[in-house]
Amino acid sequence: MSTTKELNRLQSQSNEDGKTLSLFKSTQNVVHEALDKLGYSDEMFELLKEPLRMLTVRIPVRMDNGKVEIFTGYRAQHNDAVGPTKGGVRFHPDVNEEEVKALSLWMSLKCGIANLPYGGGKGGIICEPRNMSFRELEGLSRGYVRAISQVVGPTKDIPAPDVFTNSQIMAWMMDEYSRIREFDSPGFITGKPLALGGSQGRESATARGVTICIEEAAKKKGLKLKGARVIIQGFGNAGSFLAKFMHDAGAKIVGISDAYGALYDKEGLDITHLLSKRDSYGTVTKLYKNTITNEALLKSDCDILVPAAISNQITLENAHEIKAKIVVEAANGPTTLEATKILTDRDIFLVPDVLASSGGVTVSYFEWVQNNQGYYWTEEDIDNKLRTIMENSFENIYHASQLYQVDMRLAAYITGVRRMAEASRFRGWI
Ligand SMILES: NC(=O)c1ccc[n+]([C@@H]2O[C@H](COP(=O)([O-])OP(=O)(O)OC[C@H]3O[C@@H](n4cnc5c(N)ncnc54)[C@H](O)[C@@H]3O)[C@@H](O)[C@H]2O)c1
Repeated sequence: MSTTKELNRLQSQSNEDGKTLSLFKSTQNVVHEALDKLGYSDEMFELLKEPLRMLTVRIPVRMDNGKVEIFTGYRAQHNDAVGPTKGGVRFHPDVNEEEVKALSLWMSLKCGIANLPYGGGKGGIICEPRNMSFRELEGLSRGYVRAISQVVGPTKDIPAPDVFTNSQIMAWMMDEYSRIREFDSPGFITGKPLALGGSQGRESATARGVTICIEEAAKKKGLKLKGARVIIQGFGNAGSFLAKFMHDAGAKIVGISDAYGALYDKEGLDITHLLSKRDSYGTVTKLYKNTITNEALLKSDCDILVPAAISNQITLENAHEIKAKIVVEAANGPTTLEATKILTDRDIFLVPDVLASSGGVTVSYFEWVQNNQGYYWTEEDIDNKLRTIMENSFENIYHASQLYQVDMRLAAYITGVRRMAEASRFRGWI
């Protein structure tokens, strides 16, 4: 099966201008293609190409030096036709309006793929949390909630952790929201500590979901997981839990990496040892001399390759040299559209990001359900429910790829956008 002609056209259009499409533009283009395949008019694309709401806020925080600093934050609500919007809040110096919008659209797709009763949302604050004290971070988190409190809530828009935000920050945000509303509101936010209504299995949910996708893709390719050679780029939250789960499943982890370099051993790495040595930022290769580069790692021999670090890693430059039979995108946007076509034409099975990393938002949904009903599930319950949803999502997308004769990425977008478009139509918006 080959990638659609339309995707080729879109990509070559961008190349004629000598520009590479931004992640947001290429996401919008694939959404457009997906809506075309489903027979929707351009009006539907006009509705879904941008968030319905985008709030910009200014947050004053008194810093430890006594001065007040004003931070800029955003909250995007992509589409609430299906239900409340849902998505993380990131604290990072590179946060910007376009990125927040793009990520809210991705969240809509992920929720659509997992068939959750949500639309996508996303938030961010421009800041450098690594240089801020605990007290300053608390002030910023509470200030953000005060600034967005009118547009969020357990049945409106439900935030969660993302880059450089964690369960402590979720706890402060939940506390601030509960004070404003004057009742305890655990369902306002997910990714909370267990003591405050967090869910079992939330921390490892993304990696669990990626593992299930790897199992399903291996079945399609007739590959046994036991003894399969796996390379994982990135050894952070997603990559490290995944390395453990793959190791437990009997796979041989032949390569891992972090921002500083990569380790490769065709006989298999000692994953238990590496996991015990990694720091909280997902760094471990600094401890070794015989490292290779991340570029070399991606082209190394393996059966399964999992980019679990940053975007734009498999491109026109290296897609011809990828040796894996299966590529599973744990990271957001690690493969360009051009590279997607090359991998698909080379019969490499690609599991796209919007499917592979949807385990996180799925367990966030379970946390919200548990908060709303006040009854809490065991880790085993969570794992079983997650497995059912991930397997169904995978099968729906595989089926769409066969039905429409398109690659797995476009099939995922078709599956992800369908319910949102239908709900918008039934509401009479289009
Ligand atoms: N953690 C989740 O729940 C989750 C959910 C959905 C998507 N994702 C995506 O998965 C990816 C990883 O997320 P995470 O939570 O594990 O992040 P993390 O910050 O915990 O870890 C990132 C890892 O990537 C490495 N890295 C950073 N820059 C690199 C570079 N230039 N080359 C190679 N490695 C580099 C870091 O050293 C670290 O090992 C991101 O794209 C994220 O958006 C994560």
